Amino acid sequence: MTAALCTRDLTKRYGRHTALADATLTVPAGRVVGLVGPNGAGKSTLLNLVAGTIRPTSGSIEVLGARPAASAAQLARVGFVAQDTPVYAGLTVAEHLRLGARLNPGWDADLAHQRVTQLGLDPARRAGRLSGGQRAQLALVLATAKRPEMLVFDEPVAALDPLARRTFLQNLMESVAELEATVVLSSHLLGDLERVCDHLVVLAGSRVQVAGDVEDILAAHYRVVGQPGTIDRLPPGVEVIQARDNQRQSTLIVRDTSGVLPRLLPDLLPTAEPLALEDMVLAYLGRAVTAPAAGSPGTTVEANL
Ligand SMILES: Nc1ncnc2c1ncn2[C@@H]1O[C@H](COP(=O)(O)OP(=O)(O)OP(=O)(O)O)[C@@H](O)[C@H]1O
Repeated sequence: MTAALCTRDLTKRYGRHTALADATLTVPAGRVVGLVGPNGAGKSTLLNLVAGTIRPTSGSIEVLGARPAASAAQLARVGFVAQDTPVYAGLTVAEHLRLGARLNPGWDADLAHQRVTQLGLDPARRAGRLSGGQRAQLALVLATAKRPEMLVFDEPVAALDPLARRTFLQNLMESVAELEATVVLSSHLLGDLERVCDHLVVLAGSRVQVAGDVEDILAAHYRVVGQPGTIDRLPPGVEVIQARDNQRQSTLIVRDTSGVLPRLLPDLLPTAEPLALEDMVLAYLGRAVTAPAAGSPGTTVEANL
């Protein structure tokens, strides 16, 4: 398996504040990765480390087998659209394309023009006069026309209405298919991520809570409903992510990576329901609220996505 992104104990501190702690991740090439977590979880920090705009305090990171931003060639392999879809307000759409061509050795002018035409963007219009959705689309065109092997987006759809979001994500998926690139995108909108992502990283309190292919993650999690005290019957190796108890029953969301639950407690499984991705993510975020955030003992993180 070729890893597009590989981090080991990746940590970024700003003074005494830890923005990202001990992140160890392996993302296979070709995945569309959704990065979720509440405000301040460390998502932008991780994406900026991937793009090479900031350096780690400790730990290691390899993107496409090399140190991020290690050379001009490495920079050309990664397309990064930072938060708030940065484009130059005073430049026209056509001027953006000319700038892209000048700055990127692998620039695909045909692809850029084809996308701009498809999107109905007026080449003579200044970026400052485009709508939020059109600016996001222009940023996507610029990032894809350099034909990168990895595309990194920091909350690309945050400011878009539902229709613009859907159009943007459709275009993103078309670009991904065309480039056969790995994509990493952060969002608070789980429904959007669920639609386009096949790999998930959940960050909260500066730490990776869970990461992996969506299918594998879902296969390892169960919602178990049993009698009060069920939690005490769980075998070692089954981790409780969320527990809700009342006098009549106990509802648990558990992680069972070794598959012992169906074997050791088959009676629990008739009541085990398939878990929706959103419920699983919220369970992890709820757990992070009660656990101390990295580098700041006793503090809590917000759980609202
Ligand atoms: N340049 C910086 N200097 C100091 N602290 C920073 C800096 N950049 C980020 N932080 C802090 O690091 C933590 C993680 O920030 P980050 O921007 O990575 O979070 P995020 O998950 O992207 O949040 P949001 O969803 O609000 O964009 C926050 O507590 C933030 O205040």
